[in-house]
Amino acid sequence: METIVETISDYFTWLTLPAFKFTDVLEILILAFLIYNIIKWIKYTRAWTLFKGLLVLLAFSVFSAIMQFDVILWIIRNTISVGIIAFVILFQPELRRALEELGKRNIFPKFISLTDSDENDRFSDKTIEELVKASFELARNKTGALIVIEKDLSLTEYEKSGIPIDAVVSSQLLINIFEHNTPLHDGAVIMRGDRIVSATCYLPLSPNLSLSKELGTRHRAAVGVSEVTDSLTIIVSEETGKVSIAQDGRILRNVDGGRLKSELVKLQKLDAFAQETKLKWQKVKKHLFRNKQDGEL
Ligand SMILES: Nc1ncnc2c1ncn2[C@@H]1O[C@H](COP(=O)(O)OP(=O)(O)OP(=O)(O)O)[C@@H](O)[C@H]1O
Repeated sequence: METIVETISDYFTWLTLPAFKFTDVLEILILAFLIYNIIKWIKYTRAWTLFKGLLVLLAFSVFSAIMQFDVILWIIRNTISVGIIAFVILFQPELRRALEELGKRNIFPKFISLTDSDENDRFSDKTIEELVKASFELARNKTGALIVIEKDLSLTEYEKSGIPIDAVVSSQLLINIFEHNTPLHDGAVIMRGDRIVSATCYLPLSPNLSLSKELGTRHRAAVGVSEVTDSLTIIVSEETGKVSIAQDGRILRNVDGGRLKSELVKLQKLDAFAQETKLKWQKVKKHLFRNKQDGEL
């Protein structure tokens, strides 16, 4: 009997989980985040085709190992290092862009602001109204437009490529900016909060091969900036007079006023996590400020 109990308890000891530390959880989260972002990056670049090719090669290697094709396995083993160098050379532009994006990310999100504003919105309802009004007015006249709205990731890099404006947004101003044959009509307008910060900005073109061939550079630029930032871009087509939205590397074509408004309302609200963090941050600031004042007395 004792031996049976011993055997069972031995079995369960073997089954017990190894000690699980907080750093392990953190490591798993970091790895999950990295793998998710790498797959997301691969999906929207030329690397997707290569990735599929690599999967085929991997399946073939496993098959060769099972069948013990020694010569084929030897060739695969000896070409892996050359393959890695070839990958770096072939995908140098994509890798460079990915690293640039990594370096550009804000350490502190926008909602951890240094102001004491209690508002939980990125911009006002009036701004939404003005944006919808301007977009459909421009669409009616078939005037091409590109309006990028900043979220948490900074658009400063793109803003710098244009002409500074720094004006409160209004439909009249937007319509005027995109008017044909005027100095500011080419390129994109960048918006931060309730203000237009810059016009004639140059945006990165999307390398996504699965985008419809009907879409020209205006639409491709809108998708491009949405792949590398969390912004939302409104596109008005000069050719068709249709309004589209680009966000998270995707384009939503031919939206109506209601849809555009609902997407802008979604963007307007800071999410629950951001609101909570902002609230906590304000409490910390108040506490620090009180301590400082107490120290001065
Ligand atoms: N990289 C870019 N960044 C910002 N704006 C751009 C960029 N590329 C093109 N544009 C804008 O798009 C205009 C050209 O649009 P084009 O006709 O090539 O694209 P489209 O997607 O077919 O748009 P549309 O439907 O309005 O014709 C340019 O005059 C410029 O204003």
